[in-house]
Amino acid sequence: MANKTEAIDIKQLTKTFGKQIVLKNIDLKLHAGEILGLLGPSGSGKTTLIKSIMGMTQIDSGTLTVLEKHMPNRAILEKIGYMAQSDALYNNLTGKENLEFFGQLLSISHEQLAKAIEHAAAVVNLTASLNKRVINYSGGMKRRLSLAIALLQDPSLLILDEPTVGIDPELSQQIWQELRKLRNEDKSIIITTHVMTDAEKCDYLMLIRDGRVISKGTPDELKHEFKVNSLEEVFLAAGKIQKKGQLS
Ligand SMILES: Nc1ncnc2c1ncn2[C@@H]1O[C@H](COP(=O)(O)OP(=O)(O)OP(=O)(O)O)[C@@H](O)[C@H]1O
Repeated sequence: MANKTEAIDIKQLTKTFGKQIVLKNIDLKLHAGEILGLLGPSGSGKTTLIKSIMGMTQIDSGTLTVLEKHMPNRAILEKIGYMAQSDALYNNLTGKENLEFFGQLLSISHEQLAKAIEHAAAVVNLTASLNKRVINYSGGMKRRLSLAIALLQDPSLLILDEPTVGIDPELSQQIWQELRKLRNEDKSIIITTHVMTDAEKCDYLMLIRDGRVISKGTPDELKHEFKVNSLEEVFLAAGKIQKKGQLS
């Protein structure tokens, strides 16, 4: 692991909104070829952490590098595929037109884009619906189209904010197959999720609550640490520990 590119290196990151400390003293390292799952209840700071990583929000203190560069950095941003929690799609355009629109913002040729669109659409199983207008897509289809957009630029770092919401188990399996393939190509992936079956498939997990890291490790390490058999129990146990004030 030691010689692999550092996709993300965060030290003692703190972020506030007004008087509210939203992230406190976060340390995080992610290498090439690793999938990190970010777990935490609603409002714990996951999206803010992702926005910090992308340079979309300014941090108050600490250091943060992405692909070994300080953010914000436009060139690095092009190497990050981002799928937001809510779909930012043009409803009156077709799926293909959406892919073309977002693809044109990238520094790739017309031919490369056409190939990338074909590949990304196939990965998320949308090839047959590409010429339909997005307004006629189901919620799951919109999520899949958002994922296809995130895959377009062949990202070194892929950030997926709750990617499996509205996605059926079969497609979720296909998506995971693709994520594993990307990991084997040394891409790094961060996913935020409330779905424990997704968490189980990550290489590492980071649990956050109220902006603080409660625990980090592989799914098995966390189960061992909390002496439980499932990640659901880890999640619940971690919440209880903090409520009792056993963590500072
Ligand atoms: N732009 C903002 N201005 C002020 N407060 C904010 C802003 N963005 C987020 N917050 C606050 O920061 C905290 C963390 O929010 P964040 O969206 O990062 O949580 P989350 O873990 O992603 O939640 P969810 O799982 O519901 O998406 C919340 O208390 C939220 O109200």
